[in-house]
Amino acid sequence: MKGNVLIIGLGLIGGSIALAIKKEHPEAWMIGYDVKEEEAELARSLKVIDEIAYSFEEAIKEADLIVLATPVMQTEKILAEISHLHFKENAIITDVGSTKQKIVEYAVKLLKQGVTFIGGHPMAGSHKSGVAAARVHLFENAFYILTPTEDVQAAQVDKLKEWLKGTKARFVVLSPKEHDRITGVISHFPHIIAASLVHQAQRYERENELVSQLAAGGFRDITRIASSNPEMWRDILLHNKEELLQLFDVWLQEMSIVRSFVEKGNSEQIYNYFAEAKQFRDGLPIRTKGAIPSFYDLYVDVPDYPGVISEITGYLAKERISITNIRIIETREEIYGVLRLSFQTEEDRTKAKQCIETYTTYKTYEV
Ligand SMILES: NC(=O)C1=CN([C@@H]2O[C@H](COP(=O)(O)OP(=O)(O)OC[C@H]3O[C@@H](n4cnc5c(N)ncnc54)[C@H](O)[C@@H]3O)[C@@H](O)[C@H]2O)C=CC1
Ligand SMILES: O=C(O)C(=O)Cc1ccc(O)cc1
Repeated sequence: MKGNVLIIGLGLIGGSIALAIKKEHPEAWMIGYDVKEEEAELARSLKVIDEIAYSFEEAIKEADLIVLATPVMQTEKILAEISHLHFKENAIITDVGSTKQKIVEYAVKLLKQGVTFIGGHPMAGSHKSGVAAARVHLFENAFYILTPTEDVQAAQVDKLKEWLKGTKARFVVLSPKEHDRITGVISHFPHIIAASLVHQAQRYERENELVSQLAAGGFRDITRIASSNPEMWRDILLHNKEELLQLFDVWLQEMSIVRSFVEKGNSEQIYNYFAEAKQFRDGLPIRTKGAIPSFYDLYVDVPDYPGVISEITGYLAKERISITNIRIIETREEIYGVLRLSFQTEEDRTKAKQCIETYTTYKTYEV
């Protein structure tokens, strides 16, 4: 497709969307606006955008597609600011915010003006922020939720999907309410829990500084998302207040149930609690069907000897396979250690598996 695409908010998500649009539609002219001028400069030098807009009011007039990729309270503010502007005929405005009800409510004014607004939420990302972390493959195989209201024409929804084809995401249409209820459970509330666990550890650290030294493995896994952008998460909690208040009540009840199992020392109840959770967790669809895929991980059973990591990374470099993350899960003498390699695409992981199996006798497996 040809046309002008304006991205407002050139961070992780805005940048990744821009890269995906440009890849699929090389003739599109990508214009970017960010309140932080240095972020816009970086986006241009990384070729995420073709041109910087210094005022979005001007750029809007010429845009065929406008993507709002700012924290949700800022998106709300921008929607109010642009509601009196003139748009190009048939222009589509979409957003990428993690909440949908409030945003769609704010966008009603635009619809009244005859402009198409289609709420969107690509269900993939990471705890990183900023355009430097943007990746063309970020949304591959992820769900991408769209929340068009009844007055949006189906042809406009199809046009938006065509613009976003390069994300290689799977589009799903939901109502804003359904969206906020589901993401409340699987994304927003878990963020609160992750942050609360970190606060708890920090309090215990005052008693004994070994707490953070020993906080490895499981604690780091379950709290990874607590390293996300606080502004973005503050806004999400402010927007999805009603759903979250209900979830707090349900969670407190849940905690009091588990607490009573522990208080009574009831081994059967405790066992069943974990067994039932494991069964549901193990049955969750992985990656290609999951709601929030992270990275494509490959585990390699490696012996614990000096140089083993450089040996593996050397083979991967030889085959020009890039790794996004590398971590040793466990290394003890005499026991096989497990090396976790993360890749950005399924294809890279498959290539890495073949590469390691060709050059070494180490076992690899995907979890
Ligand atoms: N980080 C993630 O994993 C995901 C985030 N989202 C949503 O995407 C949106 C953006 O998040 P990220 O890209 O992660 O954040 P980010 O922090 O990487 O980027 C946001 C960018 O917006 C800019 N910005 C802030 N206020 C602005 C304004 N008024 N006008 C213009 N630019 C402004 C910031 O300077 C920054 O460059 C948020 O609404 C978030 O809820 C959706 C899916 C995943
Ligand atoms: O880091 C992670 O795994 C995430 O949870 C990323 C994420 C953050 C916000 C969203 O609305 C969707 C995905």
